[in-house]
Amino acid sequence: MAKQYDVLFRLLMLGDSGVGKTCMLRRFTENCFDPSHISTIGVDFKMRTLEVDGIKVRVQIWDTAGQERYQTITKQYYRRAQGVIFVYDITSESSFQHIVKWASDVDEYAPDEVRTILVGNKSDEELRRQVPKDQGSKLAETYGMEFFETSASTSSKISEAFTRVTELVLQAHKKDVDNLLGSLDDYLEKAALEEEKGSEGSDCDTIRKACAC
Ligand SMILES: Nc1nc2c(ncn2[C@@H]2O[C@H](COP(=O)(O)OP(=O)(O)OP(=O)(O)O)[C@@H](O)[C@H]2O)c(=O)[nH]1
Repeated sequence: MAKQYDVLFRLLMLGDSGVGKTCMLRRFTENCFDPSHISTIGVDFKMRTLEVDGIKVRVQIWDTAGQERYQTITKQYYRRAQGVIFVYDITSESSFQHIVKWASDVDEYAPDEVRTILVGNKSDEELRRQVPKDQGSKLAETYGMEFFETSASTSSKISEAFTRVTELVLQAHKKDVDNLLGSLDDYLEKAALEEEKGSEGSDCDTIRKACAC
């Protein structure tokens, strides 16, 4: 049976309540958009497999609740994240200002090698914009992150943002992945040899049986 994926990475989405984390995730994994806002309770996740540099990467994307009261629960997920997507809403100045707080939490609780990107969501809402695009890219630059403006509603740049963070995580873990794929190839080669030996064995058995009679 063909391998369904080569590696599995965990990504975490962080940002204030209502910035559109769930909608972005649903757009990316199910290509749908629901305009209603049902606040995430604690955490939820969805999966998708991407092919990056010929490697099948399965991403498990954790969608966290932005509401303060769930922070104790959501912080428990930081430790196992390999990539983080910080999200603010371009129509909400406060959600942008809070990115500093989300980033300091990641500093404190996530592994040092975690890869991060910054996303300003709701780019379709130009008339209601409160955060100029260059402010977003400046903040991203300060943190050494790449920056995207997305819209879960129109689908603009959604795939690019998720794919890019996956690529960054893959680059960060390239050595481990190469070793893993190397040993997987060795394993498959050995298994194929064993299978060949196995079929030789059954021929021998047939001959032996033939000799016995
Ligand atoms: N115009 C527009 N609205 C959006 C977009 N993305 C999300 N929304 C709306 O914003 C609201 C909140 O979206 P959610 O995805 O539920 O927000 P969230 O960040 O997951 O919120 P919590 O689960 O409470 O943390 C919903 O009413 C969405 O329809 C977008 O790209 N454009």
